[in-house]
Amino acid sequence: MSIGALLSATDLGMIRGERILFRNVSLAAHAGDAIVLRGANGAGKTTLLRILAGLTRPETGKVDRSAPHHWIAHREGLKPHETPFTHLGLWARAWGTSAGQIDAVLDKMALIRPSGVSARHLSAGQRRRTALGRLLLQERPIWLLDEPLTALDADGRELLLGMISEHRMRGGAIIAAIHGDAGFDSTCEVMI
Ligand SMILES: Nc1ncnc2c1ncn2[C@@H]1O[C@H](COP(=O)(O)OP(=O)(O)OP(=O)(O)O)[C@@H](O)[C@H]1O
Repeated sequence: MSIGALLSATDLGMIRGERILFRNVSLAAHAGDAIVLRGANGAGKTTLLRILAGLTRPETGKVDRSAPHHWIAHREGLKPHETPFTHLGLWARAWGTSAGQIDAVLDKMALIRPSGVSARHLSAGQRRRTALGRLLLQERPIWLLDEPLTALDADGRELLLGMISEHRMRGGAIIAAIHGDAGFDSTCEVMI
């Protein structure tokens, strides 16, 4: 474990099918850090993030986390019948977040108007905003984000970049897979 790191990964390697996706990947995220994962489609960024989140076991290496994390996948994880209100409400109950906080998050994410619309009828950006709202339901120092800017309009992008900036200033860290312009200063970029 890298000294003082919120998350550190050492010598990670992964095989999918008959292909070595990556090997000898090491990184450490400290308070205030933003690590950007880069690589072509299919290179293994999502797989690496899932390993960092503890959802997938690596072939080699290990991950140490010294603080709780949020995981926001590329697919938002909303069931077709879920609404922004019920989705965030479910997570709020699971995490012991006060019910009042749900409205505050819906407001912040500009989701008050569609708060009762089922996911199958939400726009892609509204689904993304709903998933990102989970970040605000409970303070967790490590944010693992898979292409978080996808589907966001200009306001949504500004909103998320502001959330990331505030999170880093509070001593949090993010590790994000991003195609194109990240929109924030990264501490380092890891090519997969
Ligand atoms: N559970 C799995 N079983 C078999 N192969 C998998 C599995 N998960 C991912 N893969 C394969 O591993 C490779 C890397 O996938 P991954 O989703 O990590 O790439 P990525 O870098 O995130 O791509 P993109 O930029 O397109 O999102 C792909 O070829 C994918 O098909």
